[in-house]
Amino acid sequence: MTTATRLLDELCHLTVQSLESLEPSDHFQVIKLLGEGSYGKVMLAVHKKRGTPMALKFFLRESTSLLSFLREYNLSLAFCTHPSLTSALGIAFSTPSHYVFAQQPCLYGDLYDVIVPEVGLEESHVQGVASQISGALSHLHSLGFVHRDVKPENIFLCDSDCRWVKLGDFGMVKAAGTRVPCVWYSSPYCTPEAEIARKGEEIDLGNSEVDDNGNKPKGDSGKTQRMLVSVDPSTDSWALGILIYAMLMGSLPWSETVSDNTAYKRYLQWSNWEGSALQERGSDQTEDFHQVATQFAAFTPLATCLLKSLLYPQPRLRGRPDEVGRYLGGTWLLDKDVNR
Ligand SMILES: Nc1ncnc2c1ncn2[C@@H]1O[C@H](COP(=O)(O)OP(=O)(O)OP(=O)(O)O)[C@@H](O)[C@H]1O
Repeated sequence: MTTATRLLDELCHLTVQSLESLEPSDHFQVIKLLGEGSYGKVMLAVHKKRGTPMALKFFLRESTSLLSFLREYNLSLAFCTHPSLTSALGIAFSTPSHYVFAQQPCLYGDLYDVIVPEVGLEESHVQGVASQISGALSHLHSLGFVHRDVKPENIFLCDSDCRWVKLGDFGMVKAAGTRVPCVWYSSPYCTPEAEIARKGEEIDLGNSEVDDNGNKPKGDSGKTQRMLVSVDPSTDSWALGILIYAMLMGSLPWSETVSDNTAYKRYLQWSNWEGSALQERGSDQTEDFHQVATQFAAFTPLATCLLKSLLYPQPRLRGRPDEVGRYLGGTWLLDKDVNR
């Protein structure tokens, strides 16, 4: 346990003593809905006395444990001091139906909405976002935390031109080394090691009603007890690599990070990791190892090197977010039209 994770626990114990019950309309004027998540909704509001704009995050009490609410609030308040992390504003309270805390508002939506399908974002914006999000992740990692949910939907825009972004949604954040149930869904943002753990765990073993935070599991029936895996910062490196790919191309390099996915297999073969990586996955495919992975053909050697580092199949050899800085400034995309 790092000093930061011990402090986070202590802050949760302290906050629980002072969490007031409030009627939001007595103190805040709600302006509009900013977004909805699986645990509740986020409203743009103004503090009635001070006029301060804020994002009020409402967590449904019936599906959110007090502990997971307090962790997300205190993490955002005390540790998200990097300019590209959404900070809390020191206001937390409960209502009969919700736990609520206030965050700095980001008023221009999220990155998912501005990545044009099959086109992506302008390269200078991609490098700007990559730089900011790698800084935000390095900050969290230096404190011993792992975000575990880096994706365009969780990157909020602070201007209309995508020049200043903030990583948000700290509901999945955990201390490095914590044992947590493996993911229950498949996505390119999931690491190969997470997919292996998930696939190995498709047998119904019993009945788990809550996850390690005390929340009801999102997106599954709650009937499957999932394999425990150790939280590692390399998870965020992988997701950052997929994010950079998505911003450059407006698409994803593969649909699932599993060796029976043709696009992912082609990537493994091209990258010369086929021996160890395919062996790890129990594949006996050996043909055509060195054919260039077509989904990477649009990148310069600089971008290819960055993506191969962040998307290294073995977690212990994967690049770190703070290495992204070395790749900034040079060109990342060859002429798109020539390469598609
Ligand atoms: N600080 C903020 N400023 C502006 N909008 C925000 C802010 N925080 C969240 N939102 C909006 O609310 C939506 C839901 O928020 P968030 O992702 O934190 O909720 P969640 O329940 O954790 O979501 P998920 O379903 O990913 O678990 C976001 O997609 C975003 O549109």
